[in-house]
Amino acid sequence: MASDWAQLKHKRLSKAPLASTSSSSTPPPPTSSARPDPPTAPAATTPPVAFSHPHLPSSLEVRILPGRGRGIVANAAFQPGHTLVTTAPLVSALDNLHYSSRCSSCYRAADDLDSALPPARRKLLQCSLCHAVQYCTAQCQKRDWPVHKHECAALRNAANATAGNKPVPDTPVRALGRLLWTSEVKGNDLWTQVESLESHRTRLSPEEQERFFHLSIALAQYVGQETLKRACPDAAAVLDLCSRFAANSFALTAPTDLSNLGVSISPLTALFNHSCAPNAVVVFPSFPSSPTSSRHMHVVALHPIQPGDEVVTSYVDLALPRDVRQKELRERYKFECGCEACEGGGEGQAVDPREALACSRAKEGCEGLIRLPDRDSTVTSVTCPTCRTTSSYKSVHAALDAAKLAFADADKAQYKEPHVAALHLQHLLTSLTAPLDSTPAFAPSAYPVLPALQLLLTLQLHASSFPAALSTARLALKGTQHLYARGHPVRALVRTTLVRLETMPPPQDAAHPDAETRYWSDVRAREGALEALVGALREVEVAFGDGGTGAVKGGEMAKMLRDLISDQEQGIVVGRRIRAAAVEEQRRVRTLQR
Ligand SMILES: C[S@@+](CC[C@H](N)C(=O)[O-])C[C@H]1O[C@@H](n2cnc3c(N)ncnc32)[C@H](O)[C@@H]1O
Repeated sequence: MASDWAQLKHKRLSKAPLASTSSSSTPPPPTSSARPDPPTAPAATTPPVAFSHPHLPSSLEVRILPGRGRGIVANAAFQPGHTLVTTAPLVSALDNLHYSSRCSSCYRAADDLDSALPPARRKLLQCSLCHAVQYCTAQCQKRDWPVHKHECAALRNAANATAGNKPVPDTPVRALGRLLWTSEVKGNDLWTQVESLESHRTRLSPEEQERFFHLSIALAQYVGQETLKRACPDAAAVLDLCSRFAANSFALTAPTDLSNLGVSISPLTALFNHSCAPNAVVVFPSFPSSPTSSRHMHVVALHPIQPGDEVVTSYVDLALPRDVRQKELRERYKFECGCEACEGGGEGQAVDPREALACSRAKEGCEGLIRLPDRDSTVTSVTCPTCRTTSSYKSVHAALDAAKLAFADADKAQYKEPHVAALHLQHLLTSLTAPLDSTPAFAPSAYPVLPALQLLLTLQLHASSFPAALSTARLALKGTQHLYARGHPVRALVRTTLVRLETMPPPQDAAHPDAETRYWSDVRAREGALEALVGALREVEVAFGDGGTGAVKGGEMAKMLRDLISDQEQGIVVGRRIRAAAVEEQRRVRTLQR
């Protein structure tokens, strides 16, 4: 049972980071004759083509918004959990960590395949030509073939060119390759959609120009000059393509644990502008009734939305502090974020939970957050705005800087050295979440406390260290509750994980053969578990939406919770029977003794 949910990976709902395409990670540069023309002096940015999408429901409309380009505005009122848009991305590509362990058509891993099958049959089928990509069924392979047939040849060429040293090109190269081949297969309409995406070609920094230059070389080498030239006749058009990809691609995330699997491009979903306080979220939920649903992107309302409201999603990881979010938005998306989360935080306004200390009476239940004094502040005490308790304060910025570096190291080490990463994270968390000198500890929502808790939880689940995971999940839930709206997928996932850990039946153990019976006969505990599972289900139903049909809510994660709820309900019936039988037995013994 643990195997499916112990897959929780480091999660980000941000747009997909454009993987580094620096010369060290790209194939060796081709000969000069194979190079596309170098980027020339930038010409004017191609104006976006007017665009309306067949999957844009009439309850939403595209409007030109001052200072933001196009955006999506609601024509109707929506409640949290309403699926606003369901669409198949034009293309998706699994990233280099996942292409060899997931189906390239529906992105499921072997572990996700029909659990009714014996484990030996839960295997992916490898493409027998390129030996690079995998499929879960012959149907998935067939569906992908029109595009994969081109990709397959390119992957074989790429493997030959590097003598098998670099099995596949980097994710952006493969994703753009799929986009070019898909547009050849599907025709002009699709390329019109691509060209409608916003390009920032004339505003690229020298580093981006360099990065995109390497990307375009790798792309030309991968798909062939002719294919690239048919779509992008000159260097400016190639730069436009790279820039559009950077500003409009999304992280492809797993339906049950939100881990990043790769990248998706959807001109419809790319019409939503950004806010660090979003009223909607992009997810890839899988709906059990529809086997292909994991390939679809859904935009789900997180808050009540009124007619006339702009619908906004977040392009960045909301756990990041304001300066880091703003830098990413400025550098990659070329705008200054003026959302309420970026503009707020001044004196008299709500404390930013990412830059907050916990009240020193947190253990006694105070949930107050204290604004972290600035780096150059000379204050010697801080006061909790909730319970007014004052604590002494000594600057904690040095500890915070060290923790940020330690988190970055642990993040890098998580796949190759998970034990080392877990040790670093535990150390970091101890230093930040235990009171520092007499200064209050950091809040669980502070950066990097929350991402460290989430990553540690992932590693502990992978290692099946459930008791340790339980205490990590408790703190992580507190952090997510400060930071994310109720029903946000990240918060719903942490809550679900915690509830599953709390309600897990004891493992079978020869030394304690009656442990399971005791678990089920504790009716009061089962009733508590039932209530906790139902609470998590309600949140998941918002997070993953109603699938656009109104009939099913919450996708695969909700189904898993409903199954657990049903187990607990049956368990309560059985537990009551066990209890009644025990009472009856005691009565019988007493009668006999009389
Ligand atoms: C994915 S596109 C969103 C749709 C875009 N407005 C358009 O017209 O195609 C991302 C780009 O939209 C603009 N944008 C998104 N959110 C914005 C915001 N909050 N403020 C200003 N510009 C924004 C930026 O130019 C960004 O690079």
